[in-house]
Amino acid sequence: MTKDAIIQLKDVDVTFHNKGQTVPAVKHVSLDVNRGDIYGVVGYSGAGKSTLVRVINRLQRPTSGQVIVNGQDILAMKAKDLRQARTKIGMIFQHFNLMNARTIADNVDYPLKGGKLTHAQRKEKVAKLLALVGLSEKANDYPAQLSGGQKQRVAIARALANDPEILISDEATSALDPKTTTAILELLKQLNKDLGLTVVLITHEMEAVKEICNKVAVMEDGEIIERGDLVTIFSEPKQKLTQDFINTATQIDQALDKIYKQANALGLDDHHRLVQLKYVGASTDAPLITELFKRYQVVSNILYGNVEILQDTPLGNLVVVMAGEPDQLDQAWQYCRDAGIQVTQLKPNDSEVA
Ligand SMILES: Nc1ncnc2c1ncn2[C@@H]1O[C@H](COP(=O)(O)OP(=O)(O)OP(=O)(O)O)[C@@H](O)[C@H]1O
Repeated sequence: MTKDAIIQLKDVDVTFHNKGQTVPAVKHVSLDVNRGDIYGVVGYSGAGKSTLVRVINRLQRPTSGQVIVNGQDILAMKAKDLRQARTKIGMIFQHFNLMNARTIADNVDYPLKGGKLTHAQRKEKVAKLLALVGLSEKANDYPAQLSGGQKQRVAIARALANDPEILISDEATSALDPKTTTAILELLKQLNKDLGLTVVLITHEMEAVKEICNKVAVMEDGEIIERGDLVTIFSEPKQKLTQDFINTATQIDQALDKIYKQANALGLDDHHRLVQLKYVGASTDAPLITELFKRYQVVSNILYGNVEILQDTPLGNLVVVMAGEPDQLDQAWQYCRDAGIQVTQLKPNDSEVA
């Protein structure tokens, strides 16, 4: 437990009982989210992500465990305190959940009703919020007149109406095209930076996590199977599922697919090895390839290369065919490892040999 944690889940279990069936949706999950984090929770459908985040504002009461938000025990709260605490936890969803019969301004104004602000103050607040999400001109339009990305911006403005400290985003970009997704993620990042908003981002797409999160937890079958800061998870994933998510996000699996399909043309034998090289930070591919040739007369043919910048840290991925004498190949391999590069031999039949 860190002292900066704004959300602390301790050994949370959620078990549903449905028509004689028991569904353990969340199992023994402990999670600390620090103030200012953009914490990604990634997993396939049914992994328990939505159930887990609904525990944070007690939309879902856990079967057991503790939930502390802002130092307060959410599970022990009386209704009035819970209502107050919930105003500090905004939420956005995949399908926006806007009220279609009300204007954009009215949608954003809705959470302010019954609060302390006067009519004029509310009007000013709504105008500010719409400006914040770049939709000032749409104030008098109706949701049906907006694009998906614009609707999500309205939902974000509404979620921010009561100046929350936490924003929970439950698959908020899943219904959007890639360009709009990027714009919404950028907006979330901006709000995180400008307002100090803590964001919990639920998604089945590691691409979204890669864009803006500083931390990530991977969920499978109700459990968090791996977690850590973004760069560490991307550079040293331990679990197969995490690796799969990352390979999809970095598009390396598509590249490998193509390479494997043409494997015969690579003429792999004792003198050739198909390898994946992964490196973090300043190392670059060009000097490495030159060095392997100078030292061991190993020729490297690059089939795929990609550098991601994660949290300002470059993360490189290369797929190369190394050609040379077998013992020289071994030495080249060792040289890469000593240089802090992760080397994985790839077998075109898809089985990887470390
Ligand atoms: N109210 C409920 N009653 C019974 N079972 C439920 C209920 N809500 C969720 N579940 C079950 O709990 C498990 C986790 O569901 P959850 O919606 O949390 O997963 P998810 O990772 O968010 O997936 P998705 O992205 O598809 O919503 C699933 O097996 C689901 O069927």
